[in-house]
Amino acid sequence: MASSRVDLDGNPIKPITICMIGAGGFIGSHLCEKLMTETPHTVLALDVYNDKIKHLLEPETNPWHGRINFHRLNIKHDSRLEGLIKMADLTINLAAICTPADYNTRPLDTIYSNFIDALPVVKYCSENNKRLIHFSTCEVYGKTIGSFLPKDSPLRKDPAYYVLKEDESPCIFGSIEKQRWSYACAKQLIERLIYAEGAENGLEFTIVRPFNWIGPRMDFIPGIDGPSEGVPRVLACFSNNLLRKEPLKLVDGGQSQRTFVYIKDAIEAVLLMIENPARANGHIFNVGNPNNEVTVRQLGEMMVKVYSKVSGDPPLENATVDVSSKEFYGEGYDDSDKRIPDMTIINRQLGWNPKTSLWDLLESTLTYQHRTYAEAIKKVIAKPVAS
Ligand SMILES: NC(=O)c1ccc[n+]([C@@H]2O[C@H](COP(=O)([O-])OP(=O)(O)OC[C@H]3O[C@@H](n4cnc5c(N)ncnc54)[C@H](O)[C@@H]3O)[C@@H](O)[C@H]2O)c1
Ligand SMILES: O=C(O)[C@H]1O[C@H](OP(=O)(O)OP(=O)(O)OC[C@H]2O[C@@H](n3ccc(=O)[nH]c3=O)[C@H](O)[C@@H]2O)[C@H](O)[C@@H](O)[C@@H]1O
Repeated sequence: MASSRVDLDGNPIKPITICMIGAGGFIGSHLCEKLMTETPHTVLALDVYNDKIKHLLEPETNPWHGRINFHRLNIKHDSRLEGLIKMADLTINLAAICTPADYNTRPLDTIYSNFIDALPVVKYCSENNKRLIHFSTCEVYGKTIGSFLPKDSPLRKDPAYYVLKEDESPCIFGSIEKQRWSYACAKQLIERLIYAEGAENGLEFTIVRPFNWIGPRMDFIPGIDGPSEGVPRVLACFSNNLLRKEPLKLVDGGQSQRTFVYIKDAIEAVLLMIENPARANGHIFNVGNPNNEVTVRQLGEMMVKVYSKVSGDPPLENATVDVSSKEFYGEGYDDSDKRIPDMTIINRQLGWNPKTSLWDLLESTLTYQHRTYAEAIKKVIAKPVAS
């Protein structure tokens, strides 16, 4: 890789070693791809699974062979973790249970995964003076202030009541029995612990708050490369419905709003954080695309149109159906009403802006889904149900 690459201040970029925890996941797999194909850096890829990065680990003829080493380990209880963090210049922690269907049904696992299990990672980085980039979530903002105003209040249109800003916005969650918020609250507390390690012990940290990053290899298709009864995040849920020619299920009518950013745009932001430590250390960054806001219903309707174009199949007559959150997720579900990221800090520090429109990112993602799963789904549907 050309060693003439320079950072945002014109300084040459030196090759580093990165300990990436959760490297086998959706974001991790795209980040490993970027690091292998466009940079000279070395990755120690830690995860329980490696299906999504197998193409990077084999064959040995890969030009980057030797720069990525997979270590199969569960950070909950593995004595190798500290040694791997000490071997690296930078640790990136992506490990988490991060599918909402788990938050209210597996709250203990969710809290342990997003807070308790991250504690040794922060401790080892701080004690060994290693830089940490930790993945939190936009969900730490919870609900907008505007969502508590009367439905017809004009203030709901005032950005001060809904734009989410890292250094100003509060974290607003539902009540304790709304166990959906176990995840966001665990993420909030690990953010506060990291921030305190920075303030008290000088830990060099960057916290990332992704706003619905989507793209190929996100989660799984139930009954194909994940459990049949599994409930992944919305992109995979809707993809599964489209692949199976079923109506898309709109939870509580799909009125919640989201902004979606293409994984490839988001990975550019992460690479800027990795290679510009002076501009990234000590900061919390929103990474999202405020121009891509839709309700979940609008997302579904757009995905139906895009998939029809990609697959050549006409859309269903009744392409969507409303379901209650109780029926879909069970007791204790609650939701974020709206997620618009303020982009001031990431613009100022890293000069990053997302590029890809929602239609375009859905076109490339659903092309991947159709190419990857359509045949397998046909076989499953054709197979007579076991009597
Ligand atoms: N994808 C998004 O849009 C999004 C949005 C907000 C926050 N995040 C955060 O980004 C991070 C990565 O998300 P993702 O979408 O890639 O999720 P993912 O589930 O695809 O990846 C997480 C990976 O971590 C691994 N992991 C979990 N627990 C582990 C453990 N104890 N030991 C070793 N490995 C473990 C899993 O095997 C998985 O490969 C998570 O912390 C998530 O909370 C993601
Ligand atoms: O991706 C993110 O930025 C963060 O938000 C996600 O939370 P959420 O956006 O609620 O996750 P989804 O499961 O993708 O649900 C999005 C919306 O679609 C709705 N939905 C989901 C699935 C479905 O089949 N139908 C449906 O209407 C959900 O109720 C929710 O309103 C997850 O918590 C994490 O990935 C991450 O922290």
